[in-house]
Amino acid sequence: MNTVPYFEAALEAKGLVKTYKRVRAVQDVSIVLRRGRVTALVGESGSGKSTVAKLLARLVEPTSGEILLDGEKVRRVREYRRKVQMVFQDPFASLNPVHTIRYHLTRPLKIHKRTETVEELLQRVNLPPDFAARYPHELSGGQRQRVAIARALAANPEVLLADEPVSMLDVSIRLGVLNLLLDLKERLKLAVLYITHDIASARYFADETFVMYGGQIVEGGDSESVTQRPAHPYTQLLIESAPDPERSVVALDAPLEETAEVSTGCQFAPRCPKVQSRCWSEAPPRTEVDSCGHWAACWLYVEAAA
Ligand SMILES: Nc1ncnc2c1ncn2[C@@H]1O[C@H](COP(=O)(O)OP(=O)(O)OP(=O)(O)O)[C@@H](O)[C@H]1O
Repeated sequence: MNTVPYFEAALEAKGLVKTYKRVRAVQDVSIVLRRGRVTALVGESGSGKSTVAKLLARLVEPTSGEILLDGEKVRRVREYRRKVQMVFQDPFASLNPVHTIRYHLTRPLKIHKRTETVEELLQRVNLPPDFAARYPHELSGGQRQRVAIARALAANPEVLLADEPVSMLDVSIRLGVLNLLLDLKERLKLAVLYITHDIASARYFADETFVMYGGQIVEGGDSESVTQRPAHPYTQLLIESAPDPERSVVALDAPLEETAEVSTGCQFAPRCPKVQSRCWSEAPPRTEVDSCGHWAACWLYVEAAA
């Protein structure tokens, strides 16, 4: 019997900062991933989503801040890497063309001393057992992404970091892969981070949604509230432009790099239709916008909450 409480925190990041020379890719990001929950991190290109995933995967070291796995600081990186697995955007680049699917899945099973068979792993991601003998070029994009997910599962992880896992797949098969991730979340009680630029998919797929802009998380809460009653002016713009994913909110104005220089205050101030004078100088605190834990980092709500 699985005794893991349903929403137990698996991975917790506190005040993560990552600076590359002059670019502050991630500024003060705090996020909790819970077992049996999907958490979406939504934002446009350059907002810092992938850097957060790489920090959480410990592929890059934070400039400051800390990461706790099962409530503890990371001591043994090897054990951490087993428990926290990543699925990347490009299923064509993530598999080696000269090796069979069996080879790709046998290696992690051996490394992590698992008794599961390759066929059982394939079954978990709804692929037939005879796929083990195939080569990556014989598989569709969706099938390759399922193999990539099976490879992550081979480590028996607690956390799955999925960076735009369906954005390179044909629209018609995206839902199937997202439903597979939902099924794994339920059955294996995985904590899933779902990184996407598509806020509409977050409503369907994620329990909680966090919205990122300019390296900061500007809004968070349960997905239904965040997507149906967005509070932050940036989230509101993101949702207005959502029916047309090609239409970027930030592209309407200047490129992101120009506004990444707002050293204090709200990163969104240069583009915000509701900007106030203090937005330029003081970073807005996280403020609850309803009684269910939905919050926004925006001065509009600070007085209302006081
Ligand atoms: N290795 C690096 N060196 C220098 N700058 C970097 C590096 N990695 C990321 N950045 C910068 O950090 C910022 C955030 O990048 P990141 O890739 O995390 O954004 P993103 O939201 O995931 O975008 P995308 O969806 O395009 O991947 C960008 O301005 C990017 O140019």
